Amino acid sequence: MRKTLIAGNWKMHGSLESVEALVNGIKSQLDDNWQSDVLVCPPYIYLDRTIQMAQGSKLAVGGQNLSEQEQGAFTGEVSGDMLSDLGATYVLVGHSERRSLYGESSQLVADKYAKALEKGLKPVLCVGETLEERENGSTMKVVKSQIDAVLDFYQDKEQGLEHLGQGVIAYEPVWAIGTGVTATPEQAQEVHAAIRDYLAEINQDVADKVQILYGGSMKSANAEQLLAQKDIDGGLIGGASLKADEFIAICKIAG
Ligand SMILES: O=C[C@H](O)COP(=O)(O)O
Repeated sequence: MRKTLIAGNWKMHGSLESVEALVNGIKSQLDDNWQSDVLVCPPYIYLDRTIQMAQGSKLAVGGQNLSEQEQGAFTGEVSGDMLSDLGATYVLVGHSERRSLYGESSQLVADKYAKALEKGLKPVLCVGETLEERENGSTMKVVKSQIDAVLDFYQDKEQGLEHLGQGVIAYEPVWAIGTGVTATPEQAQEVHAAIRDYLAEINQDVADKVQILYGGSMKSANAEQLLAQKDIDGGLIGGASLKADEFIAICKIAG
């Protein structure tokens, strides 16, 4: 039985005041009895404060990105060691905004994925197709190539999958991110199942265990149907994670 994970990606939103209000709002409604894991990924600058505030609660905190480098003269970058040092436990890698706006290749994303694991962080590998790619029928070709980059980083696919199984996959169709257009539960389930089948060709056991989140305009109004799908193990939520009540409503739906 896979555990559900509800993750909020705050992207480049907020101020110290709004972040504190958001964390307090989430914490005050987080019930220790919930079965699902709950994660928030604030901007780097608010990580320390968020982690301090989350201490003693069920709320996990992660980064939105990390450097593939160990340390050194890399202005503006943040290392895996630094995230771990603060107490972050997760990190997003390969979010579509990083891929499309900041030119992160699948190879670079794989380097970041491996660095995150090396530093004891749980990487959330984001994959997904653009509208054009969906319309020309290459959704799975794109998603598989993004996954393959991580698998191929390691010695062989079996070892690659072992490492993929230590992280989380987030399927985020680019056309559904921040657009208000959500993939239908059937569309999302189809890709989630295809990802799991693809991984099962290498190792059924790991494929059965890996958490696959859905991301793209998920909100409390559509979360129930999406989360009811057999291969959808949670959500990576952008806009709807910026309001404590809305985010908590999704967490409650997830259990
Ligand atoms: O990381 C989160 C995703 O990009 C989804 O964002 P969204 O919920 O605002 O569409």
